[in-house]
Amino acid sequence: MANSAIYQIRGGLFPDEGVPPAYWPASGDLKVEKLSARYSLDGPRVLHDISFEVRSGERVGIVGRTGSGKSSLTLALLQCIITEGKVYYDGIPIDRINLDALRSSITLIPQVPELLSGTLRQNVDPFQQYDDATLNDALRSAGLFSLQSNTIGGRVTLDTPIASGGTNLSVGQRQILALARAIVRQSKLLILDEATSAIDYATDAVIQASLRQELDKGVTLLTVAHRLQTIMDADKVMVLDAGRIVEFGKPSELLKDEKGTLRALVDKSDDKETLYAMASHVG
Ligand SMILES: Nc1ncnc2c1ncn2[C@@H]1O[C@H](COP(=O)(O)OP(=O)(O)OP(=O)(O)O)[C@@H](O)[C@H]1O
Repeated sequence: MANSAIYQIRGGLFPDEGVPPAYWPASGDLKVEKLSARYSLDGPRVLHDISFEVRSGERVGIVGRTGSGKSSLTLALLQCIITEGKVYYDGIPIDRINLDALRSSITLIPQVPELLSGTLRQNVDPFQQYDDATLNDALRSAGLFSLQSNTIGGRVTLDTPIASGGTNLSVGQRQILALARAIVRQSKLLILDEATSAIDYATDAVIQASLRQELDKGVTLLTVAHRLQTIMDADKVMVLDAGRIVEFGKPSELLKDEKGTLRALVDKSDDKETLYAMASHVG
């Protein structure tokens, strides 16, 4: 990869210990090699030799039954649990990057993002690093201003108060705020844990449109999916089982395998026809 070459030329050292160069990450390329993970030193492995590659701008859906390792994989990518193996983000091995820098350059959007009590501004820019124009642009790109915001009341601005935990916002609005945070920080890797609680159609449409815009800018999106509809039109789907990748590829290709796991999941779904149609529309 081009960037790895640059680091090798420079002797493989960052100017400051673990602090990546300002231009990193320039792409959302992700390469994972033999990643294993456990929650404690004497605990069992919950991920086993996971290897895969995702190109900048790709959208990957992660599916698997409960306990298959979906959340553990996202935590491993953020180095929140004990890992072995290698993960390269934009060409740099993430174990060479200090944790603050790593975690501020990958955005995890949880199912129900927790917000701080304070203002919208404090939630999107907790360390007061950005000017109003940047923050407003991010909120606009994320789609917050396009939503009628009955829950918040009145016109939404950076000074709009947020109740403790974000309880005056819907789950969808909270995810949109988390997305705005990702846009402000220029994260090139977004991990979305799909909200399982109902998000209304308008809010979901805003989230999907904002995500598409980010993908067009080269952001890589990993979606932990709880509904197959969310990811059947993804570029690739990863199926996890007992901490291992059992399938990884284009949904339409995976569906051709009569004994395949994704196919079995789709075949027993009530929306089988819709799901096949979605998969067949991916280029
Ligand atoms: N905090 C934890 N400490 C120890 N083991 C854990 C912890 N969280 C999860 N595990 C174990 O890791 C394995 C993978 O669980 P994980 O939560 O990653 O699965 P998942 O696919 O995200 O499940 P779900 O769909 O229910 O969220 C399971 O065996 C689980 O028991």
